[in-house]
Amino acid sequence: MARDPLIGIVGKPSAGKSTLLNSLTDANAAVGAFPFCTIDPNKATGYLQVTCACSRIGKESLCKPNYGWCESGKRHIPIALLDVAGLVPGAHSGRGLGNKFLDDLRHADALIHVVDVSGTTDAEGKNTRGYDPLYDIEWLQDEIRLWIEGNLKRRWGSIVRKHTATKSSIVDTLQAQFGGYGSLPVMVKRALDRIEDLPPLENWDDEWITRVVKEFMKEKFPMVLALNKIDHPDADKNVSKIMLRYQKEHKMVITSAVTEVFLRRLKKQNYIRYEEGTEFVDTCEDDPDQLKPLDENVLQKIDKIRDLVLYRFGSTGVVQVLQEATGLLDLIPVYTVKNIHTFTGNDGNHVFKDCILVKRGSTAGEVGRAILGNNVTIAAIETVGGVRVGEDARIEEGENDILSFKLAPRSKE
Ligand SMILES: Nc1nc2c(ncn2[C@@H]2O[C@H](COP(=O)(O)OP(=O)(O)OP(=O)(O)O)[C@@H](O)[C@H]2O)c(=O)[nH]1
Repeated sequence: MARDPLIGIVGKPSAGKSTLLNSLTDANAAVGAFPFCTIDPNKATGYLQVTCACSRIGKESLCKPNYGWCESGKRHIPIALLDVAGLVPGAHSGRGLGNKFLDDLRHADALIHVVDVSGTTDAEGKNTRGYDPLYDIEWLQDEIRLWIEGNLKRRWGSIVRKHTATKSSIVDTLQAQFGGYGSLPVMVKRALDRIEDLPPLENWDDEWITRVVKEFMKEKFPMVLALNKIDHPDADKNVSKIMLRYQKEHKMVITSAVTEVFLRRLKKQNYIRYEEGTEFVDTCEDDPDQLKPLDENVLQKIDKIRDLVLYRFGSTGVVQVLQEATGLLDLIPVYTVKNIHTFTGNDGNHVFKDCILVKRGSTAGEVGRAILGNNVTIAAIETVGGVRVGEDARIEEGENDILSFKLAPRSKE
């Protein structure tokens, strides 16, 4: 993943994708109750919440990120999100706006599948009652699989001929096919390594192809389920069913995207004090000096939200769902500073202005080259206390994730 990570938000129409996206961003994706309300894939910046390095050294008040923000030691790091709308059963064969959306999907590194657990919308997003959302999890995965399989099978004859003629490894042959999805050889290898007794590629039948594609999907499109609309009275029984069936296969987070949008809006207007990702909401009743008064209806709505969502589940879940999705990508924050003793940047006043997300296992040298490019010579790398870090040293959270790069002077030509 040399480029910035991208998290795709998928799900059937009206599951709540745009609402979730709105709750994670400040972008105003069109939110509507109608299928295909979102016609164009909607890219936006979400903010991943992490405990910032400033809180380790008690400098929360001086922390001023160049991108995103930091509040009381909770840093919000920008991360790209993609609203992939309009997936319906049969999308792989062009139903709905199928192929277009599946093509958009190929850019995503991980997926958040928004599942409507209220049971009030059918597989196509139309209003109904008592719908079983277990089916949505199955068909959506099948659509992605059938799309990849279709692309593979269309060329299978020539793939096999070339594979045998060139005596390529299976990894190389599959990587040549899966490269268009942004796959890396290591992903293909990990997928293949999980399959026991894999025959030579020229002997694969449809069943083997399906098994391979299923394992590849786990690598390329790892998925977290956002069990959305938990504020709805019918949600509980559906959530239990899904958890029972899928808890071994998928990470899951219970969410109420609409609640998060509502709370963030009130917070912005200074009606409430609300810490995103928590159950804590203060109103004018708690702090009449600081918070604007709210009318009785809204106060009652907030009480209902506390009972139905916040106190029952601990939060609206949206902060956590992005954390889980990023967790699937195994990303960790690295802080780069000019001065390793004061943690300041060029302006000398604020700490930890720069922070990037890197793949766990990255080395200090790789981080340096990702930030500074290949045209500079890194003379030395230091971490907290001025301790030297080797270019080959793996970045470990809390140990050497605060780095300062000293560059060798450019030689005059
Ligand atoms: N009760 C409840 N309703 C929600 C929640 N999240 C979204 N909704 C509602 O569900 C409807 C559809 O939401 P959208 O966000 O437009 O759904 P979408 O998945 O983006 O739909 P398309 O754009 O058609 O793909 C809207 O009326 C939302 O207000 C939730 O957490 N709880």
